[in-house]
Amino acid sequence: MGRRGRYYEQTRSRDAGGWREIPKENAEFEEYYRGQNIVPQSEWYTFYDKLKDTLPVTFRITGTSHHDALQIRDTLVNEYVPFLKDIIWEGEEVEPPTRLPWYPEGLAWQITVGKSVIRKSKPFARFQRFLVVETDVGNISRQEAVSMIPPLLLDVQPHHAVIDLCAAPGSKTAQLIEAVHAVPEPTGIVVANDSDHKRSHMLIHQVKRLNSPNLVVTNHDAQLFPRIRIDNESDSYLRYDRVLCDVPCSGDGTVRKNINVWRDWSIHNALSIHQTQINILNRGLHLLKPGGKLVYSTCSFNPIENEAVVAHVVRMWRGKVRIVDCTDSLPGLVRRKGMTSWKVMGKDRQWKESAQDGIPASCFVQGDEAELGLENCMRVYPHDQNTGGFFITLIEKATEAGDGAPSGTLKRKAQVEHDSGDLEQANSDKRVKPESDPVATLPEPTSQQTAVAQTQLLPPKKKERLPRDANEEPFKFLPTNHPAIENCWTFYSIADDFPRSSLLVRNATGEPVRTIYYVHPRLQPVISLNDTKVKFIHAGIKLFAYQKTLEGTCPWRVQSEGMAVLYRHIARKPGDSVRVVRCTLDTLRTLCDVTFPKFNELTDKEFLDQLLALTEGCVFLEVDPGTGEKPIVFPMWRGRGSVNLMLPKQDTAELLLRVFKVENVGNDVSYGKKMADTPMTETTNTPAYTESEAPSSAEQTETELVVYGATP
Ligand SMILES: C[S@@+](CC[C@H](N)C(=O)[O-])C[C@H]1O[C@@H](n2cnc3c(N)ncnc32)[C@H](O)[C@@H]1O
Repeated sequence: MGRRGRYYEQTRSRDAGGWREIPKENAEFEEYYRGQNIVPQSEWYTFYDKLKDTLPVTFRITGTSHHDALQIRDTLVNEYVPFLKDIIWEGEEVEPPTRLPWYPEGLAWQITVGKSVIRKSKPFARFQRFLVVETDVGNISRQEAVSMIPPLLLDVQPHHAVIDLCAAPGSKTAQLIEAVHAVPEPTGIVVANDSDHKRSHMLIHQVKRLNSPNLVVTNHDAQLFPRIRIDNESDSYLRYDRVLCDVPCSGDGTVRKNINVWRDWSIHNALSIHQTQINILNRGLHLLKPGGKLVYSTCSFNPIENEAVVAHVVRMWRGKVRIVDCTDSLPGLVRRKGMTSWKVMGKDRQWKESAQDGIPASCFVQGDEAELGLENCMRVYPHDQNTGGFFITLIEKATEAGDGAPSGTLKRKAQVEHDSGDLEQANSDKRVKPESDPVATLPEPTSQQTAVAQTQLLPPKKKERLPRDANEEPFKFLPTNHPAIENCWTFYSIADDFPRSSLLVRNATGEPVRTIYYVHPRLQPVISLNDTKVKFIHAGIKLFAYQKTLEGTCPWRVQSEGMAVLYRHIARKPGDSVRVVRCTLDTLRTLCDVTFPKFNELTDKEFLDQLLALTEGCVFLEVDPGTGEKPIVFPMWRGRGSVNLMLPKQDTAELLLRVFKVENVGNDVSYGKKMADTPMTETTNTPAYTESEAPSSAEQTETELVVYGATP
């Protein structure tokens, strides 16, 4: 019996002339890749036909903590998947959701059913509501299966310093942040960088739901990523345990999702980006600590962007880096070996034997490819496991790599090979100073070099700059004894172990006017010692927001994204006026159903007594889940005569569905539509308050993200 239903299929593209059908054919593509032998000739049509087939929808379960993610997975497995089996729709069997076999702990899934089935079949419609509700609060993230591989191979640990050099729109950055936050109080940091200002803001939006104080976002050309000073006294610069170079590429591995590739594919796309890719990988290796790991990845099939780049850079770093054999990693993932031989085609569609017509020598096979370990690179093909195409290489820097820079001889050889005699050479000349810190010896890029990088190496691109907004304001750390901090610390009874020196504001005066932010202490020197050279565009989570109407008590209202951090530091010595209230699941249910219940409407006497003992303002609500597990914590508003759970409505809907099994939530949204039509980066949130006594509307949007579930 055939499988029923085609998932959403894009066959048209919009341009100035309106919507047009795009034929899924490209003769140049076919001629090129058949000639390259990227698959055995006998497999060509299986491969090529699969490229024309629509990609399944895949998603990761993230949760606000690992513990939550496992709970959501169990809900999916036990309460939804069993009802999606053996469904016959219009005479054909519908494929139930399946887990990606290689993704750890069953946290990634695939759906192949069509929109019409999702909308019309009752069990699928119910499943759809679950997906919508969990996606809306960020517990589920749609992401291409192959795009999940690079962060997994990096094996990020909670204490690592990690840099994602080409990070936008941020699905892999999200995985890196989640890996750092695998423990409640990680000491690791993530630097997410992208050269495109607008896309960097998409990244910020995408990862904001993770509420990570350990993240900083920068906006630089990765080829020239600046060194980051971490000590005022000495010349110490930040070096990274893990580097991700998910570089810009021609993107032909995404052809199943991005139909325009059929129309736009040209050999020129790969040739023109090759040098930039070399520069980014080389820069990544400079930033990497000895003993650290780097992943180089592209969503391209092309050896010119893949093996040729890796081979060239590994040659430059010979003896100091190695390509890691990942055969035993991610069992269940079908992958092919990296190529050790390929051909080079010019823009005139002629195969070339050697560097000519502006094609650099680095594109060509040199004969040492097997010796370099190129077979250890990984190629993921669409027809193997119904995915997109991807290329991934894990590179490890030797612990004894010394200064970590390419050796002089090989550097010179590499330079000779660079027929553009470009920025790479200009940088390398100043870069290699044995005996010294390689990151320290990297020259700060001058504005002239930056211009060279942009005009010579990158395809010309009109830079679109967003209007300067609050997010563009400088980062200023507050003095630890600032009266506003003293006020908050007393009112909320925050313990002395809270690192107060990590509190900052975002305005030129350095005075707390509207919001007080918090970054992980390890990011404090990163930001304060480098803010004139490094373009930071995002850091910190909102801890407190000023609320005028509260003058007389503490005008600083706790922000939901800072709840988990503050909650961990509440002082609980006898005599402290702790703003913590406890309740049962039943009372929590009442607070979900009713906004701003009046005190005289509350039937839970114990709960009411605790409220009456406190003054007006924010409180931490501890709910006993009744399972013997730790309490779940929510932000709550204790008003003059009423109380309110400070949760965005999506979070309340999620709570009702998952904890209280109320299924008529999320009926107004269509998952089929969302999954098909919404960009991957899109998440939506609405304010938590709906009543007059809530904080002013100007501040409502600040209460955006989930706090509960962050079990202390
Ligand atoms: C393949 S995408 C990255 C996808 C991203 N890692 C993710 O998983 O969402 C490549 C990114 O590189 C950025 N980019 C292009 N040239 C760059 C450069 N020279 N330096 C830094 N980023 C660059 C692009 O703006 C784009 O966002």
